[in-house]
Amino acid sequence: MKAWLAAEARRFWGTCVYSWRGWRAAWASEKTLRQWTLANALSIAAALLLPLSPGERALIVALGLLLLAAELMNTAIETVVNQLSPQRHPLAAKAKDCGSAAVALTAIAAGAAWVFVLWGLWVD
Ligand SMILES: Nc1ncnc2c1ncn2[C@@H]1O[C@H](COP(=O)(O)OP(=O)(O)OP(=O)(O)O)[C@@H](O)[C@H]1O
Repeated sequence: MKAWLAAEARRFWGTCVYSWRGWRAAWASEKTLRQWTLANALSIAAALLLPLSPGERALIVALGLLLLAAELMNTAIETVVNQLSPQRHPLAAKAKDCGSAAVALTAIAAGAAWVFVLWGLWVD
């Protein structure tokens, strides 16, 4: 049991290290990730300053973090495509375009949440 716990703790630590390494690599190469992170920081600050309910704040924060996760997955897709298909190919275009669409949809979801939350503040 003790050995199993130690192995699980090591595995979890490894996951944390790899994730932090991935974040730093994407941060260094992807301007879009840096821009979304700034937008997210402003969004979270606004959500904390405005008189929102805990549920509304949770929605804004969660969708903002999901947007960063979508951007990281898009970066992962772009990186693999660039490695496997440096020459132009319709399948490479499809993979990259789908990654972009995923980021765009998540951004629309976060924007829509803000519109409804602000609308709720306005009519109150
Ligand atoms: N190898 C390829 N084969 C075919 N089309 C490609 C290829 N690489 C890129 N494209 C097309 O160009 C678009 C932009 O690709 P690119 O790699 O420049 O992404 P990007 O503009 O850097 O994206 P982001 O701003 O999210 O980092 C893709 O969505 C795709 O339509």
